[in-house]
Amino acid sequence: MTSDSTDKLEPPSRRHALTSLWQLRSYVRPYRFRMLAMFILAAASTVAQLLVPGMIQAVIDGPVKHGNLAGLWLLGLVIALLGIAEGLTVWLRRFIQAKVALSMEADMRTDLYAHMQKLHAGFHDRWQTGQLLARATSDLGSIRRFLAWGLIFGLMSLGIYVAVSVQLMTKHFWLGLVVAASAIPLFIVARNFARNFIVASREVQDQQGEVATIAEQAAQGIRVIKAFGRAPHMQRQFDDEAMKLHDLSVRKLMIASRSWSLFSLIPNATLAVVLVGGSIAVANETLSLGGLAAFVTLQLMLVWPIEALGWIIANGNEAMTAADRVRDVFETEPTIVDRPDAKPVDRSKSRGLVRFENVRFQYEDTPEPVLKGIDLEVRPGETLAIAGVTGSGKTTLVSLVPRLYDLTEGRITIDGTDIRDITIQSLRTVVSTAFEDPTLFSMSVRENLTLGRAEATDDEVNEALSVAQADFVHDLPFGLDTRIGEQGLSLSGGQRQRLALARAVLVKPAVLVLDDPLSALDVHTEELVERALASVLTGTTALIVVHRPSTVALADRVALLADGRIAAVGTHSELLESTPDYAAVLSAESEEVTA
Ligand SMILES: Nc1ncnc2c1ncn2[C@@H]1O[C@H](COP(=O)(O)OP(=O)(O)OP(=O)(O)O)[C@@H](O)[C@H]1O
Repeated sequence: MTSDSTDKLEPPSRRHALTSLWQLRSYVRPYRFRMLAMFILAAASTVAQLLVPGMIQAVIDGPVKHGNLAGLWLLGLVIALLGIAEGLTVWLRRFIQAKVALSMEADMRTDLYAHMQKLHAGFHDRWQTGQLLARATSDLGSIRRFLAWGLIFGLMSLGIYVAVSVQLMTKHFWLGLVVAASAIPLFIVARNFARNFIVASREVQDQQGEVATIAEQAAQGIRVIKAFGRAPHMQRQFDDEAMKLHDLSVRKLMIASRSWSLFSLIPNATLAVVLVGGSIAVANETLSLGGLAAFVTLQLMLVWPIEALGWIIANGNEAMTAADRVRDVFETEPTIVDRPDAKPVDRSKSRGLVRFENVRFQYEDTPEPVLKGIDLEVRPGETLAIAGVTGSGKTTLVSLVPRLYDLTEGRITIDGTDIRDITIQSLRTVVSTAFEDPTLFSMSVRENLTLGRAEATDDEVNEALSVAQADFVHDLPFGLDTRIGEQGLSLSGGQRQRLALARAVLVKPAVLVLDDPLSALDVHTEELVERALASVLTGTTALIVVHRPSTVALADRVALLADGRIAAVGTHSELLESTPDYAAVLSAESEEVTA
């Protein structure tokens, strides 16, 4: 698993980013009526809020001025009712908003996850895990904030600005104009603050990721670090990154403190102008005392929406960039998909005749093909070992059979049918795979084992476990129900390999692909597994990548891979006699393994 910061890509053009955000509108559609209700409720609470200053004016210029207590009760009641109406509408809107926002984000995340699952292995080779994680978490969060919060508050803030400015100018034109104009510097300060603050927050988040990655690697690789005496080096590396995190966090706080002082300075300076100008106007009788009180109340109501507008614009920019990054993933088309006329095959009817016909394969972004014309036939029930020097393409060759990668040229057939004409779902019940580096998931042993065949019975599971010599699971604290740690780390390498082997065997495939599945086993256990495996392999076609002579013993024939081609095929003893390279490969590999 690699992990990296997420902002290392070219920034998208603004127009492109806007289109990306627009393309996500389908996620808003299911919630359009609730969004409309939110707009109506937001408008209602704004109206209730805007009516209050007028009521204050009426209280001061009416009952207070004339000492009329009866009128005061009535106006007081209206103000209270307006307050209640505002409170209720805000509560209801927030209630709907929380559900809509989180559901929208969950919808996007589910689709993104499903899409990532459909993408071919080559995509996951190229993309860093950290980048995909950031898209599925913080980027979707930014989009959600804008669609479910920014849009509504943006419109609301604009509405309040216009309505309040008009009211202020109606009460006193020049003072109203001053207040309306004071919104411009306030907006600029808020927008710049939000922009810088969001960038600074993102940098802090990325740096937190870096620090977490180093800590995680140090914890996982503690044995290697200690064995090589690299603890001081790792400590220095950690200190450097932790210091960077400290500096970035301080910078973020500095941005906040600088801007917050301006946030209070501008409205207070405007308030001073309004109080002086307003008092003169009251003295000149161009404004009533109640009018001045209403004016000040209205002016203060304007501060938050203007500041919010700055945030919303910055949040909009952030959401556009995020949408663009999410689109990168969504627009990557899965390349390994069913052909329109692909048919399922019945596993029980498959004989397991595998043929490679002039197969060529090249990884994306690599200059040279790895496989340059493979012709090979594996007969039903036969076990064929693939040998070759390290890096010769053995893993690549066997990965083509379950279509983890699609070949570049030529074809692979099973029982005469091109594997691309078989639905992927059924192909992967016909072909089952176990890799040298087995991935186990953070779930129970049983769930890990039945990944390829959920309906397997306990007897079948036990049978597969005994073939793989993995009966140790019965001694785990909860047997098959024991939850094994992330990546199966609470198990030894050999135990993990045996579970992965049992998982592959349990599928009872017609074609079993084993990529050096016994490399982590001691000689004695390997012998036991091979003996048990031999009985399973009699009815199954098997392709086994081998590195040492002991595993070759399982095979009926061996194919030697060299320079992207099959250099020789024959039994182990035939090849030993006829092909000096074969003996050299096996002895070199076994020396490596022994070392
Ligand atoms: N995902 C990938 N993207 C690009 N190149 C790759 C990828 N995987 C493998 N290669 C390259 O393809 C070549 C063949 O690799 P492969 O893993 O198939 O060899 P191998 O014979 O199985 O090696 P080993 O015996 O060491 O396991 C190597 O040069 C390797 O660097």
